[in-house]
Amino acid sequence: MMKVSVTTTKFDLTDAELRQMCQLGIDCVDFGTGSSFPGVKEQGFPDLDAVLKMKKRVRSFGLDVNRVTLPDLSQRFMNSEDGSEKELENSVNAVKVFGEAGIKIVRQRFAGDTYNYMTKSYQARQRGGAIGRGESLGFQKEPYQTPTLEEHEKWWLRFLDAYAELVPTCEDYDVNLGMHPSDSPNHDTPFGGLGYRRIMDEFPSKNVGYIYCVGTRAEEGGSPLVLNEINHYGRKDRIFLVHFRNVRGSLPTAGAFEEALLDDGDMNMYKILLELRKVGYNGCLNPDHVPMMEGDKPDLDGNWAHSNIGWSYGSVGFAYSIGYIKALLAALVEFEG
Ligand SMILES: O=C(O)C(=O)C[C@H](O)[C@H](O)CO
Repeated sequence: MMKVSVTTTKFDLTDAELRQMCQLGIDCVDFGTGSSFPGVKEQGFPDLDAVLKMKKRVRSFGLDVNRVTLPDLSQRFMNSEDGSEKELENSVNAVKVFGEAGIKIVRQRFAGDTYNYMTKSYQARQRGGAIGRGESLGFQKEPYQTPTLEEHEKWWLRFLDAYAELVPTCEDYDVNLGMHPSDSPNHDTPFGGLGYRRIMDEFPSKNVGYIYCVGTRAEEGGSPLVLNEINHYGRKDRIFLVHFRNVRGSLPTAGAFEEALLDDGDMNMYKILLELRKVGYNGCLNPDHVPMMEGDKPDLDGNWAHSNIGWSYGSVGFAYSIGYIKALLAALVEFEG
């Protein structure tokens, strides 16, 4: 059975926050920020005792820990600068810690996997004045340069170096390594349509797969692409987590996209759910990047301007999305009979 998770960008969740998650019917928590774990700043990787304590606490509220994030691999690492191998060592140690804590999904971030300068960010005003993140190719007038093929290949080799260490450790510790697509999926981004699929070619391990973000992939190709990719990755059992969100437009069709509420974008989210069911997906559905509604105190991040990224206490938009997904899941059970 599919479940509902939400992303938090911080480690220390208050009792009130965990209670509200439980009240909303959330099943699991996804920890989206690698540097938020105790131990990362001090020793470079998370402290096992702190992770175990946190997991116990989360479980005491009827929730579970679904996905966590490894310490970031910085531009220094991608440039192979002196001393930067330590960063990869820290990530490998982090996999071991999370594996020992019984956490099953980890995600490694790589500096330079998005080219956010290619689009102009704007506040998309939607129904009743709700605000979604908008990104436009046409309104971006600032000159920029994207990497050359040679630079891209150098970057990719560094990604391979990192995965070559991380994958066997994940296999040993029975942990799945999920990649999120480049958001936005601009041309030539490492984890746009082509690079995203290439990960599986390079690392055929069953422990290597995807944090499949329906919204990000729709930004590249709308419903048809999303349905095809879910079918492809899902049949191969490589979807570990789904970011379940809607968008309007796409970069190739409209030259722009806007994040939207689940019932208010181009995709019929029930069709997406049916495709996930068809391929036997039984992980979490996580509604991140929910448009900002009246009264919301959004969780903002400069890399994705105007996007309400993670769950926050009292967020109307998130409560709406969670209820919407739970209703879709109830309808799915009826549909199955
Ligand atoms: O959840 C992840 O791993 C992401 O990379 C998501 C990003 O933080 C961000 O929300 C972009 O979609």
